[in-house]
Amino acid sequence: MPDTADVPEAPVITSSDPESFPHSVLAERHPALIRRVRDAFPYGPAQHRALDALLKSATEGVIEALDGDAWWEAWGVDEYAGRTWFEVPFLWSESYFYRRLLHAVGHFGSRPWSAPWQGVDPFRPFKLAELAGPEAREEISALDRLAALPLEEQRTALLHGSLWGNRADLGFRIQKDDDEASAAELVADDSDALWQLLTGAGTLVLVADNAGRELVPDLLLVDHLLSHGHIERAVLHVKPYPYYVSDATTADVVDAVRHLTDAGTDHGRRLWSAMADGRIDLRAHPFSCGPLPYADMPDDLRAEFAAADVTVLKGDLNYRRLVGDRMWPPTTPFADVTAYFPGPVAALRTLKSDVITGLAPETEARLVAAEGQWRWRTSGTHALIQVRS
Ligand SMILES: O=P(O)(O)OC[C@@]1(O)O[C@H](CO)[C@@H](O)[C@@H]1O
Repeated sequence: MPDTADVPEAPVITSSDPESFPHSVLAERHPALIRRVRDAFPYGPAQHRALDALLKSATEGVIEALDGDAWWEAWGVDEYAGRTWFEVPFLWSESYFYRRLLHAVGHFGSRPWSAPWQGVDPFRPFKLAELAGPEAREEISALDRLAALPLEEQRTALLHGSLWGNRADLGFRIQKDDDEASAAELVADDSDALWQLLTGAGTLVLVADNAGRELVPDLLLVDHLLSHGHIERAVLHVKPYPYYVSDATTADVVDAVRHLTDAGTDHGRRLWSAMADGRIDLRAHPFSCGPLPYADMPDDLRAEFAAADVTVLKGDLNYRRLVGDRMWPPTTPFADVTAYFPGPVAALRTLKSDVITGLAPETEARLVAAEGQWRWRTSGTHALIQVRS
């Protein structure tokens, strides 16, 4: 089992409480996702049977070993085998669900001649529909208005575009009726500290989250930082395989850059050449699809983050992995729970799960008075920018 000895103590979140958000993800979101993936492709009988088996296992069954997967063996699958999905850490069981879903649809097929679905992204139709949608078109047409603003306003708008782009998470929207959450409030805002780190920096590591309407503003922010001399180079971490519905893979980066070039924007052309000359470098580390907190990251990934002037982690899942998926008292200092991280680190996240740290006592009190203990944590209507320099 991975070593988490350095992480301060707070209860690890599981899905065992039927009233909890994690329970609803396993009991409602995952079955709904299986239905949507099943309906999105003309899969054959073997895949339908595998999806039926996955649905049964995920809701009524137990964790099973993943034969021959060395990564998952290192990540604890044999230790958890035989336990229900609801009693192991929520972070772990969710990740395991995506690994099993991809296996069920043949994404990892081992023999090329019998593996026609190998490499097919089961979430691609949803991702493409989002990029083709009216909101994505409007966002492109807003770029001209953006260019007319003073530089400081441009960079703030781009930072907020990247931050709130995180609401465009397809997994989250499976459980929400309204496509766009309405209210929007920052519960912590360390953006001054972030701009200090991003001024005259050499390397920015950006750990991306979702494709489409989150990745496009992420890339626009990187383009701005490169074009205006804030940074010399960006290393963009994406997922090595489809994950958490809309998480960005290399194919999604290509689609996002093409989306910008096809629209005839200078941003698209600049991003394309920055990739060609190495100012934007892609990474797809296996640990990015791992079920563990970053405190357990392997040495090569640790070295990569240590070499950066600042690492920015996008989104809710990366936040859970950064601070540990635990029931922290909300005023626990962000600097304490990220002290292990090798180098300056920032989180840009809309709140879509129970985990929260780094709140001022008065902010927590106000949120609890208005919405109780839980709603504001998962509704996607609040966001944060937190920095540990
Ligand atoms: O990382 P993201 O895309 O911002 O959010 C991922 C998410 O939708 O999935 C998890 C629950 O399934 C939560 O962490 C969050 O709600």
